[in-house]
Amino acid sequence: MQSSDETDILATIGTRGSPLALAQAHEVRDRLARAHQVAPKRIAIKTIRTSGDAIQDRPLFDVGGKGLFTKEIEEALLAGTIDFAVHSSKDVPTFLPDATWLPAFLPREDVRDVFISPHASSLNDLPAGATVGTASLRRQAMVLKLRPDLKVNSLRGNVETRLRKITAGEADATLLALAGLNRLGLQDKATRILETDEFLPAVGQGAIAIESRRDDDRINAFVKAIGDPETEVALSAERSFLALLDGSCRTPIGGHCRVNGDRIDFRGLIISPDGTEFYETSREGARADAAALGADAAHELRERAGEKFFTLFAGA
Ligand SMILES: NCc1[nH]cc(CCC(=O)O)c1CC(=O)O
Repeated sequence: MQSSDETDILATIGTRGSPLALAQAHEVRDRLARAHQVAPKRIAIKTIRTSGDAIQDRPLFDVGGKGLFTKEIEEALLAGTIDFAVHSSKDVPTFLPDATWLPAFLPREDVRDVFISPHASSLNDLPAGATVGTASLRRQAMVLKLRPDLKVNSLRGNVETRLRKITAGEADATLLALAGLNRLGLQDKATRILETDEFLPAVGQGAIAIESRRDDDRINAFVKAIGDPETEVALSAERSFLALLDGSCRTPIGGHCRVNGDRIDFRGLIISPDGTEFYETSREGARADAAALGADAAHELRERAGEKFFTLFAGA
């Protein structure tokens, strides 16, 4: 993209203001600057406070509503005060407004969760009755599935806050995404990495998404230059899986698609919050069928779990 004035702002990114969100926005800016051979300062970064940032005193699944980390950023996008948004895919709701889409995903970071504790070297190592602090319903349910004798409580705040709370003893252990730690240079805080076959990550974990207005041809061409085709395929399978299961943002769901040339494999899971009831499935197929494969896996789980399983979470 050329401009006669070498100081013109070419585009304005909207992002949350947390250190992780800012690291992600800077990564997007740097990749765009390299791809288009422009100075990074010609891409502006505007931070926007979201409902998820404002509400700190209770678990967000109690607040209800979808996309609490993306809502205000999306509003700025629709109003035209930013040109595109940078999100953690994991935080992007299943359904977007008609006028926006996700035209590009960055090459995926590590998808795995990590176990962090000052007292124990692994989840297995924690004494009975120990507390794992995490606001994620999926992580709570998975912990209880693997260790029914542990307790879970909600631990909120950004990555640094949660690490501080663990050091201060608010819980004996926590779980975080390795991708976030890597982006913050905090990977040495991880006590142990949890492999995906025993601990399935959230849909979209580790993938940075760009959201823009569908009809903004200039911006869409600009951001697609840094889009990663493999991550897009994986996210297509994972998000179509989510779309057919996510009747309530309270249902703990895990899903992970890997891409290998023309082939993909997918694993998906739904689990009750107490970890006692779970349904898991896997699929292998052609890369071109990613969305259908994710949807098919979701249909199977819906059928096996029965509609009663989903009413466990409704309106509670
Ligand atoms: N909900 C917060 C959130 N959203 C995305 C990440 C990690 C980064 C990623 O998945 O790309 C995190 C923190 C965490 O789960 O540890």
